[in-house]
Amino acid sequence: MLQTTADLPLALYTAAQIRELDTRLIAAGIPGFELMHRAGSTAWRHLQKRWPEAAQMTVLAGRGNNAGDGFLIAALAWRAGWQVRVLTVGEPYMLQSDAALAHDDAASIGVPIEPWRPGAPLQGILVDALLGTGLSGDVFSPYAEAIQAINDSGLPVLAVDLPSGLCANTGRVLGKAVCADLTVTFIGLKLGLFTGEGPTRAGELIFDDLQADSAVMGQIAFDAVRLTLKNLPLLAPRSRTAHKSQFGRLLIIGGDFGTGGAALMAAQAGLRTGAGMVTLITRPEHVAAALMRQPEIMCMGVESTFELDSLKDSASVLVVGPGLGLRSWGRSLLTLANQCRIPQVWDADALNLLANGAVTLPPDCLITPHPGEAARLLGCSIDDVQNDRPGAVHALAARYSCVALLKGAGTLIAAPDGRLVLCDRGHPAMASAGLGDVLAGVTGALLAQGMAVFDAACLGAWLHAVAGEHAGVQGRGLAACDLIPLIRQILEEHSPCLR
Ligand SMILES: NC(=O)C1=CN([C@@H]2O[C@H](COP(=O)(O)OP(=O)(O)OC[C@H]3O[C@@H](n4cnc5c(N)ncnc54)[C@H](OP(=O)(O)O)[C@@H]3O)[C@@H](O)[C@H]2O)[C@@H](O)CC1
Ligand SMILES: Nc1ncnc2c1ncn2[C@@H]1O[C@H](COP(=O)(O)OP(=O)(O)O)[C@@H](O)[C@H]1O
Ligand SMILES: [K+]
Repeated sequence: MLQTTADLPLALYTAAQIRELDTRLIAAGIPGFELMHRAGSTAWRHLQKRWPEAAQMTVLAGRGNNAGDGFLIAALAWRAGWQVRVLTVGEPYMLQSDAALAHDDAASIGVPIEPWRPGAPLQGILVDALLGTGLSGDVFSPYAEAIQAINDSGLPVLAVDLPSGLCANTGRVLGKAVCADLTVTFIGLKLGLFTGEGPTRAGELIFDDLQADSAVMGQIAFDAVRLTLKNLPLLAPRSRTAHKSQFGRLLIIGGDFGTGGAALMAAQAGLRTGAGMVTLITRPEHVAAALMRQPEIMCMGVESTFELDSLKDSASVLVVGPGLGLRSWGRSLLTLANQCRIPQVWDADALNLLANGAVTLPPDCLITPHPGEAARLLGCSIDDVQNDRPGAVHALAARYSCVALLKGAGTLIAAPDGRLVLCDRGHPAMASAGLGDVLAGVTGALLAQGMAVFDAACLGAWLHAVAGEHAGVQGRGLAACDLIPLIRQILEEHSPCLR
């Protein structure tokens, strides 16, 4: 898991953007070899900090500039008296420019450098300097075998810039990828370290900008931003004379037979996130239980949509989908939602019905699919979604002209205008049924309090994920409702009700 996120910058780049940054930094007067020295020095410093007792290392070097960093780390360790060996996976004679200079530096002081062969003994701390941002396509032989040997060794691994084999843009494993304990990444954060398999492959993540000139950094567009306290959209404090109608009437629609709890959890979450009024439209059979559990929620049991016409006109925000089901009851309620021209959150079965083509999405919507729902909406496989989560969330936002929030570790939020935000908070204990229903209710309540759709998606995802971290401390067995009081508390901490 990614362990160090607090002090990391916000911008997330693709490999191409990082290459462009490198080029511009060099053009601005920092020689490439100087950047490589800075990269090698910072990686060496963090390696010693992480493994203070170690005195032996094996560097696995490829044949690009990532290998150049590896040769310089080897030279630094050799000078410090470590037992060092470099195993080259590409032929050293293929090294070019800065990487060739780095090789010659290490060779000139006597660092043992020899070709890697299958079965070659690996010792000490392993430095993965095989592939960085220059990787393209699936890892080929013998790199794939060398990566496997690193992963099979059971030894501690430091990945230079990126775990080799990890796609810098998507976090996809390109055939094989190194599983590192520590990754020291340079110049700009790569989006792939935060999504897909990135967090599990990178281990602890350390960032060093290599003293890159901020003016040069500012010239390059980035792909996405991380959501942190620095850029989190917040609710304004309330005036002392506030009254409930200023904070919206949130209508939650869902809860067919067998899934009544889903809609109730969304309604409870909406109430506790500050919606002025919450009305739950559900099956008549669920009304008594809902009122017992949360009498503040106005609860209406409906058999058909006729009963709803007046209600839908008074609602300011609608959340539809939790436990809605795919039967005629759910379909007719969703058709009604589709006719309302108010901000809406579509989740769960509303998305499955949308994918079936049973309805269309009204304007000004937020959709909150998990990867399975996203795959249905895009007509592709779940693997396709997970292999390129940024691509999938952009495609959802574009295809449905809405704000799309793709759930799962490293939640992503995209708008049709191309904005992309990543929430790297959360906890694996959140892999439990009902968590999505709570998120839908939270985002609905933020919309009801006047937030723009994109902002409500960002704040909702962040509150939900941070609450998940708090509840996750107790380990497995997290129940979705456990999050609701925590969300209220975290919202108050960062967006106090009174100034
Ligand atoms: N000034 C700078 O630029 C700085 C750069 N820095 C460092 O440079 C790194 C980027 O260096 P880079 O661009 O040389 O690429 P890199 O990641 O070493 O890989 C290229 C090699 O990979 C190979 N290869 C490609 N695909 C493959 C596949 N599927 N399977 C197997 N092999 C494959 C490709 O093979 P070839 O095309 O030669 O056949 C080529 O040999 C960056 O991550 C950072 O560490 C820092 O020092 C800071 C300053
Ligand atoms: N490993 C994880 N790390 C972070 N967040 C997670 C993880 N697993 C699940 N979540 C979050 O939990 C929620 C699960 O939602 P969903 O799959 O829709 O559940 P349900 O449909 O049962 O309500 C999502 O917000 C998701 O991002
Ligand atoms: K690497």
